[in-house]
Amino acid sequence: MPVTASLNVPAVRVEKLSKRYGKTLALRNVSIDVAPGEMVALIGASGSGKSTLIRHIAGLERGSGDACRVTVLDQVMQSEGRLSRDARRIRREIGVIFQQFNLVGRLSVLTNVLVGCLGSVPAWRGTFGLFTKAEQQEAMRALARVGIAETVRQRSSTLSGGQQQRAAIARALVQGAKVILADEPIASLDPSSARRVMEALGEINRADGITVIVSLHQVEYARLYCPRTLALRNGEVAFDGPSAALTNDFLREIYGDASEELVLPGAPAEQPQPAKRPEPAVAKIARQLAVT
Ligand SMILES: Nc1ncnc2c1ncn2[C@@H]1O[C@H](COP(=O)(O)OP(=O)(O)OP(=O)(O)O)[C@@H](O)[C@H]1O
Repeated sequence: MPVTASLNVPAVRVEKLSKRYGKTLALRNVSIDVAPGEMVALIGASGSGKSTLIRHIAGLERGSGDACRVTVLDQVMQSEGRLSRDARRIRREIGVIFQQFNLVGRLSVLTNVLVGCLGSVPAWRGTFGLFTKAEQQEAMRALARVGIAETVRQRSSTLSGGQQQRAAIARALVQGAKVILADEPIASLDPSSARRVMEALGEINRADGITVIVSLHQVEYARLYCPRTLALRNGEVAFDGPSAALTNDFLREIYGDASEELVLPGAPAEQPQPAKRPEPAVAKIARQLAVT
């Protein structure tokens, strides 16, 4: 079901956000609006503040300074350096995907995806891992959507890096996330796994209207998958506009020598294809698990 939200209200609004770690000013007066249903790339050289910005939007850290405010889905996540009392509830609507360590390796893929339900099921059911057939079917549908239905019974530690990221996306789907924050989800993946992860993010963005903010090291992926790019430099927004406008020359202008870090010479040139809908695989696995 596509996310319905007023287009006038940003899905994510960051106002005058600064963050200081000791002597390092990691974010400097950052203000951005991301509309519902946008897929936005966050790029920048190492240390430019991408992860810090994502952690602040997710309410995992508090900004420095009196004027800052972060609003997610029209709810104040933090303001003036204080987290909202509702932060935990707001986080339930945000799926966060990190570069690594998204899954509990000793648990099955299905259980890891079902963890997405924990915010919406009674605590005792979550504690004992008692999920309903409907919840299990939803988890399997989510796994099928991201193209890894066949891994449902595997231990998560046996998945490849790209499969783990796609399982984390499936978990965000089951969670019912309206905003996904993905912090360098493809940083340690080979190009074809990276493409599959970006395609999975793109598919749920297009089909469900989920707002996606994805930090990326390489601008090629931003150009291929994200209509809009925010480029950070030394904690400041150096560019905010169409990804297509980010030519290599322009990147050099913004970042100087550091731009080489952002340009991947052998990156894919083709346009992303809409993900296939492997429904038959879901049906097969549902049958095997006898939950239909
Ligand atoms: N917890 C922390 N304590 C101290 N300094 C920090 C902390 N987190 C981030 N920083 C500093 O803040 C700056 C921005 O870091 P951040 O991780 O946000 O950059 P990034 O753009 O995500 O980098 P990368 O691409 O290498 O992950 C860096 O100088 C970093 O060293």
